[in-house]
Amino acid sequence: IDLSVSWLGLEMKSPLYNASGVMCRSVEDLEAMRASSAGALITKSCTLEPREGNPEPRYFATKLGTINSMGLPNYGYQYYLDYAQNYDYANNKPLFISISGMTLADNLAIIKAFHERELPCILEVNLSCPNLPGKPQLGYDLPAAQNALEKICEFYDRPFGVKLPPYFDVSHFDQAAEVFNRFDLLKYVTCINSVGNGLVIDVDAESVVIKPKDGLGGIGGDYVLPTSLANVREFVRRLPGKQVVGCGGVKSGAEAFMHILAGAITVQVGSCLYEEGVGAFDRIAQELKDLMAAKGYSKLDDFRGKLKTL
Ligand SMILES: CC(C)(C)CCc1c(C(=O)O)[nH]c(=O)[nH]c1=O
Repeated sequence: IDLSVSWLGLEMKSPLYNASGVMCRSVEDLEAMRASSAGALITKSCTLEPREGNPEPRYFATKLGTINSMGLPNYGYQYYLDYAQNYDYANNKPLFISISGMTLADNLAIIKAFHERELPCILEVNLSCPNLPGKPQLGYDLPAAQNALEKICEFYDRPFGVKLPPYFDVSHFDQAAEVFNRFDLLKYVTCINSVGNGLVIDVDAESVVIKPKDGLGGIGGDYVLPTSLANVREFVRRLPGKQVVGCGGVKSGAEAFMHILAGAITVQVGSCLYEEGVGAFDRIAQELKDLMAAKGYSKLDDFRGKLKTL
């Protein structure tokens, strides 16, 4: 059974890696990812300056998933640029760098800094990054997203990706795809980021479970699987010549299989990785292999994008 993936001019031995934000803030985290059986690794979204992030508790897990309002805690882009400059690309799994500047100017400055060093790492722009105060996140302000992508593509001349929030209206899939299809160097989209502004309530305490935003936070885990699968399938249909990375609700071989059946090129693990640790990559990969063997598949292309409709 072959789980390898070849895309973006990269080779991955496994389609599984971390969702940005999980096990990727510090060099220790990144080295644990690099030493794991994950097929790649991606850094925590970085900003121009280091950030402490929001007051704790800012993360909470339930039986059905997670809620977080971390607030972009990261060591600043230079920390990740240093890691990317010292990374041994020839002898290691692919490295992705997530960018989430607090302003467009910050995003452009960070991307320019990476561009100047012509490193093999692939940039992923987090479109859930903050927009002007009072305006929706970039991913939900498509004219602003288009403007940002235009400014990036004025100078950035290498393949890159974007991390997308979930969309819920078919017209939004159409409108978002219309923007993304304007940019040839935008080679992939990652669907999805956490489902925004959920609220988890603790009945015993009669309280919210995280401190920021009076308890509102991004939702991940089992809660979001149908939404993530829909976003993967709908963007695969609408973005010819681009790839879609599946992210959301992956906790076993079955969900990884679903994402690939829906058309995902690779599959990210977030909530489950946070709760289980890097052993999740070995377990999920084995479960995926067992499922493929039971179905008579020997490689991912045997079933990628072949979801049947009725
Ligand atoms: C939500 C933002 C803080 C604007 C971006 C960073 C981020 C965070 C975070 O750092 O709170 N959490 C997520 O689930 N997804 C994200 O993209």
